[in-house]
Amino acid sequence: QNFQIQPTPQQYVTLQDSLEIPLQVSLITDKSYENLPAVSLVENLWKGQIKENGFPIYLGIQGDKLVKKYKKNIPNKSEGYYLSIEKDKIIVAGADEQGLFYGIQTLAQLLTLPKLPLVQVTDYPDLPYRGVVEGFYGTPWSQDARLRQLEFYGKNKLNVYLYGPKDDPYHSTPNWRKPYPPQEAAQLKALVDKAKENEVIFYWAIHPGQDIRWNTEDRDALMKKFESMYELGVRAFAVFFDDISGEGTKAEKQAELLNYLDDNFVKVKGDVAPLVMCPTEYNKSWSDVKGGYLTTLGDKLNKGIQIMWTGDRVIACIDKPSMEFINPLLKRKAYIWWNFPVSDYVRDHLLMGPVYGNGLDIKDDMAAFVSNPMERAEASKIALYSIADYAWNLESYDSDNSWKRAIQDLMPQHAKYLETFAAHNSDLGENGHGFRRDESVALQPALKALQESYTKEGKIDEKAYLEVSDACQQIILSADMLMASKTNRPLIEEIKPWLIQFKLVGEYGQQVLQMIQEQATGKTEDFKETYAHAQALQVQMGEVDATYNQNPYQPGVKSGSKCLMPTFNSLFEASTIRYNQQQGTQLDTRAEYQPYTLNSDVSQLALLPVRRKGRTGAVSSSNEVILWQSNGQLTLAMDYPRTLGNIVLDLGTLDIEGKFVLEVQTADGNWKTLELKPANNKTLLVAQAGSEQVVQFRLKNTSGTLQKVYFKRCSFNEL
Ligand SMILES: CCCC(=O)N[C@H]1/C(=N/OC(=O)Nc2ccccc2)O[C@H](CO)[C@@H](O)[C@@H]1O
Repeated sequence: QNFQIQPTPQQYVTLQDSLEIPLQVSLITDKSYENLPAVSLVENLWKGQIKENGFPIYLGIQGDKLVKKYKKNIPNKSEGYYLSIEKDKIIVAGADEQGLFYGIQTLAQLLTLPKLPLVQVTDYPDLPYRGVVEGFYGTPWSQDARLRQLEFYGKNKLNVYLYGPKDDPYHSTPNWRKPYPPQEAAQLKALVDKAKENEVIFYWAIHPGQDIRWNTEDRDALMKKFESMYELGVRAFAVFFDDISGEGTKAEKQAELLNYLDDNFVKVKGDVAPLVMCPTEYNKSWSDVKGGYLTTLGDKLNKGIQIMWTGDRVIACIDKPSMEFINPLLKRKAYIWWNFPVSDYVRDHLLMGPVYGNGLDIKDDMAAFVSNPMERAEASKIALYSIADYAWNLESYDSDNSWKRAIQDLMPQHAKYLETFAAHNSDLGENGHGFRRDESVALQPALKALQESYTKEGKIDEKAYLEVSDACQQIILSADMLMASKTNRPLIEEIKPWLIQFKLVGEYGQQVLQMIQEQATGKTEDFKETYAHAQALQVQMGEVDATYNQNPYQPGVKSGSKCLMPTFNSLFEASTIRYNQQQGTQLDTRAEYQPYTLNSDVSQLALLPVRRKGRTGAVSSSNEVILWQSNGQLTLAMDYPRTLGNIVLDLGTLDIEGKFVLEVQTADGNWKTLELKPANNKTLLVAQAGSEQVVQFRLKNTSGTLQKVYFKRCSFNEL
């Protein structure tokens, strides 16, 4: 793996020579810099070996006498630096203090080599703000995870961390008006300090929109909360108005409030970063340009205030057309909030694959590029590493090369095993946003060849067979080695359920390969046992899926779900069908069992996956407000008539009467209406499906008008 500086520098010249790493160095720098993060970083690199007559390292910032000689070499760009490693000295000259810090981060990377190469690095970031917004639904990151993240951002030249976890009660409703209790306050202070050490701007975000009132009382409450955060050391603030309804969504009011904060807090303090706001219309598919929300913000918001944007959809890659749409409306460059690798809408999947799909030609169109990650902090680092690489130097970004380096960086000792795992755990599966990723890319041709040759002609493509067989070995080996890894335990603890599942996928693949081999060569006795072994592994995979990571949204553990499992299941079914034909047996041919099928003409529901857990079926819930057109319907069809117990619905409202009708079609073809009764003090409704077997049931908007409802729950159980 040839060495590369991360992120890829703008300019890197090597003078085909190197020098022994100096054991003792002397720092020649301006006295006033002694408390800079840059200087502490150098001191950490040469712990205790900083002596008067050591190898000289010059540290300076543009304008210092010390680096006057290098004035022309230092890029005139914020956070830029010039690093020169020479036979008799090292120079690190920053355009500013951040640049100086980054020059030393680059030096730190070069120090991991056996010898120091003589280089001249002239470097700076394409984008002024690059980083992470902790803005997902689900368990907020732990204090330790956040401290590790901030260190990681320093190393990878990410300079922004926006604190905005949806489930922190002091960030959002109901307690956004209250100051943090002492314990939480102390933890936030520790994060602010750690961020400073790593030249990361710590943005504290508030999410008041759900219950904010447009009056001086709430405005002052916001000012007061900002003041209390300022006392904790916070010097950057954001206001999120996403995912709300009602009064809080008015653009004029939002603009008025933010301008007030800008004029009376940010400008008054003088040492606070530009305000960032997250609009209610934050993606194109939801925006109503004629409605004027975006243009009102664009016209009315003070120019210095940044406005976030997720692109053409909530989950979307960012390209030139996306930016050409939004920037004119906002009258400024949009501040990109990229919803990847966030997985709070596909919680049973890990997104460990390469970062790809964003334009390489838009460095001048974005004010920022920040990533909304997974609630699994360590696992998110594969994507975050590449996002750092992309945002620093767009034109040179190479997604596959970056992905391999990210894995090498995360687990140097087990990079090969982690790469195997990550390659097969990258797609999201079906989801309401329709956002998908590649998976098992290198193995796809062999999987396809094996499946086609066998399912169509019952023949085995030997070359493909061997390749898939080797891959299964690698999968089992990788899962075992990673589970037993002594390094990066926080990562292993996060992904352990998926490692357990991944091993089973490899073992299942081995048995299925044996099944097609035995069927094709007529080894009937062996087939029966191999078939039973494959089924035993299916049961174990089902157990893992029903045991770990249980949550009310997408419970369970999916691994290899895009290519490996569909191929193995299809080969399981095909070989069992062929075996039954050959032997006149009736072995059950069903592999991954999916007895329920959803159909809907309501576009926001049409793509929602249906899950089966034990004897309960459920449609994946959605965070969105559903625009359910008149006569729109949602249908759940059974693969064969089944006796259902309760059908449970939650549309976020109780007054369904005269608006929606729930009907079941019984085996004789007749439809009958079921009565929906409130089940608790919330908005849950229950209907008894009755004793007759049901072929399908449907929920229809019979109100004659469009209904705006939530789609919190649609589940049913079999008796
Ligand atoms: C500027 C981006 C704001 C954003 O993406 N908000 C949430 C977000 N919002 O997406 C929605 O579809 N939100 C929503 C829309 C209508 C009603 C309720 C929720 O999606 C992400 C992925 O699920 C979440 O992690 C985010 O917290």
